[in-house]
Amino acid sequence: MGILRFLTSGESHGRGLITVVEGLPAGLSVPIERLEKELERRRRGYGRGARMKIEKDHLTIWGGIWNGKTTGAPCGLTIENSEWEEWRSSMDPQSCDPKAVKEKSVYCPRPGHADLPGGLKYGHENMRPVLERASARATAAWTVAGTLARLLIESLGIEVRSAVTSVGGVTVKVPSEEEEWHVASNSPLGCVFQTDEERLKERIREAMSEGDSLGGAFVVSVKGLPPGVGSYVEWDRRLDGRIAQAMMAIPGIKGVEVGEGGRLADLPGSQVHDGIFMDEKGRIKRETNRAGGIEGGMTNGEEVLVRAFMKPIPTLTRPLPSIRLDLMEASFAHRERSDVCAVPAARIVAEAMLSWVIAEAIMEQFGGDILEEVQERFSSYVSRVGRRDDEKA
Ligand SMILES: Cc1cc2nc3c(=O)[nH]c(=O)nc-3n(C[C@H](O)[C@H](O)[C@H](O)COP(=O)(O)O)c2cc1C
Ligand SMILES: C=C(O[C@@H]1CC(C(=O)O)=C[C@@H](OP(=O)(O)O)[C@H]1O)C(=O)O
Repeated sequence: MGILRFLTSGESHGRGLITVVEGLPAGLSVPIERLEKELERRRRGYGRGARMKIEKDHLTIWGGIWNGKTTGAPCGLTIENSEWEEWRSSMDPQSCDPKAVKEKSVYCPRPGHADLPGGLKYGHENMRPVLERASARATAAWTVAGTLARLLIESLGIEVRSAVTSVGGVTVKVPSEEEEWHVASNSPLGCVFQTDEERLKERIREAMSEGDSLGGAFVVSVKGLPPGVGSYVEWDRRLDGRIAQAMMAIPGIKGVEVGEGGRLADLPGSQVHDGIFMDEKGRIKRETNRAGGIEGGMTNGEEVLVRAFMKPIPTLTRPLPSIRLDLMEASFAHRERSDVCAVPAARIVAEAMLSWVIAEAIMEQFGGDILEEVQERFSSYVSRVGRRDDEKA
């Protein structure tokens, strides 16, 4: 268990979501507009369903932040679900209307979602309570926690960004220049070029018209980390392992790679490992960054590059075969309002989760109760081991 921790509560169509973050140092500026901006980025993206047009993600801070800064106490925040009044009769925590519960019941599990294993595990023949909590709605609460972590690491000069690399088999160019990353970060689909956006939109429209759904892939980058964040000394302190866990936790993510990842398996070592040399000023440099900024469970000072692969959305408007659990007879999977593709949204959740893991590792290594203490310890470490970005300045 790290020094930083967060828990969330809430259902997709309940009153709302709760996030509690504990372990942030006192004195960190938390502009609520920044949290709202990240929630807005997560809502966007072509292929999202009707819910995201209705949802406002109304955010309230309940504790731990005073006059725009953290106090050291746990930060408690809520996000109201905009449609609560419409769902109240079937989702009230104390007393629901039986007719409304029946109308919203789910008896035919969707292949690919949590419905069937969750229903069997918790004994829900009507799987409504399973999908309410298994829903990626919870990732709005994760985004709040991850954005608080991001504010902390940004105060240390660390930047996180992401870009979509494919949707439904259509691949797009990965940013190489600073300016390209900027464009991708601000684009609703996560692409650098408008033409690529149009190609992705076309692919999503095609899937939509066929009653189908799509997955895809994205890359997340972290810049500004010195070498040696994370550790090789125990299995659970290895940074790549912790990153993979956080990425895989995002609903629908089925694979994670660091750097060139799986492609390295087919090449000889001479074409894989990033040569070490000294520049004219005697500074340690790497020729390439195939390792994606991590060696031996630690950052190596290069840009951290993580790729994640998302399976297609399980709810299809042309549903797959399933069974009716209450009658035990053949049927088709439950259909309800759904996204067709959520890859551009998932990459924003991934930015937040990657920020979380980096902040956790940093707090373990340089932690303190006051932001200035953390900053001092971090910068004294950076002055010992160096940081690529500082060397460039
Ligand atoms: C941002 C986001 C939005 C999603 N929207 C939907 C959706 O509208 N409908 C759906 O069936 N699945 C949606 N999913 C995917 C499911 O939540 C996911 O496939 C399911 O939880 C099972 O995934 P797992 O097997 O990886 O746990 C979404 C995922 C993310 C990250
Ligand atoms: C609510 C969000 O995503 C939801 C994730 C989701 C799922 O099954 O994972 C199903 C859909 O929920 P609904 O049935 O209410 O439209 C998505 O909209 C969100 O991202 O905020």
